[in-house]
Amino acid sequence: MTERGLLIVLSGPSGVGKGTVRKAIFDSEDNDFQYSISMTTRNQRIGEIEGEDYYFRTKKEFEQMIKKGQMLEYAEYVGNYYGTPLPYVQKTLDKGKDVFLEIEVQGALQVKEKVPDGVFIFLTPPDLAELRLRITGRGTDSEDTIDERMKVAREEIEMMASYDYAVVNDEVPKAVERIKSIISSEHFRVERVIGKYRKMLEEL
Ligand SMILES: Nc1nc2c(ncn2[C@@H]2O[C@H](COP(=O)(O)OP(=O)(O)O)[C@@H](O)[C@H]2O)c(=O)[nH]1
Ligand SMILES: Nc1ncnc2c1ncn2[C@@H]1O[C@H](COP(=O)(O)OP(=O)(O)O)[C@@H](O)[C@H]1O
Repeated sequence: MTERGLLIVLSGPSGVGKGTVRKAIFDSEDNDFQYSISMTTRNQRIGEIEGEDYYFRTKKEFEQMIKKGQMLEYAEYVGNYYGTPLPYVQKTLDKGKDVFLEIEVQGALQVKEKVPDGVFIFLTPPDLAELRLRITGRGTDSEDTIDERMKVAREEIEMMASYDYAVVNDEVPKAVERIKSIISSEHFRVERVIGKYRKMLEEL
């Protein structure tokens, strides 16, 4: 029997750079895990590809998926649903392949309840001033909205305690290397491999 794959969850406060770091990980050549494409009800942006960036669905379609129990997790973020379709994750882990999720904090906590043996990585900003700069630098938010986002970010940072690892996103390539090294060490955890040895002993 193949050993079950590892579920890797990258999360952290809005604006910390989750999307940027995730893209850099998947652009690098030496990664051996599968990205789970999320489903969302937000509008497709120019340049985004259906089934590659997201599965773009209506609110009704998304709610149908929830009803049928086909979402591993989902959250409402800035007025839209975002979630992880369960069938792909299950199928891929069963094949022995690692699955990588990049999701916001509420969703990550739901995954932690359902899959406690996943690896939960929290991406942190070097400091709050830098987080504010990244949120400001990204777009068209008003000062009030930025204050609101910073308040949410502070609450999200408090959730760090539920995670296994905290990785500082000071520079993207450094954050990428830290995440890769965490994932490779996870494969050597005794609780992941002990079953195989027990089986060998039983068969002696
Ligand atoms: N819970 C959850 N969050 C997600 C999922 N996919 C993306 N997100 C998060 O949703 C937030 C908004 O994503 P997006 O609309 O692409 O905006 P941007 O990353 O801010 O440009 C980000 O924090 C993502 O990490 C998902 O499947 N589940
Ligand atoms: N290490 C970094 N140093 C400087 N800017 C960064 C870094 N990582 C991400 N950014 C920038 O911060 C902003 C937010 O990044 P993004 O990936 O959209 O965050 P998230 O997905 O966590 O909301 C973007 O403008 C991005 O280019």
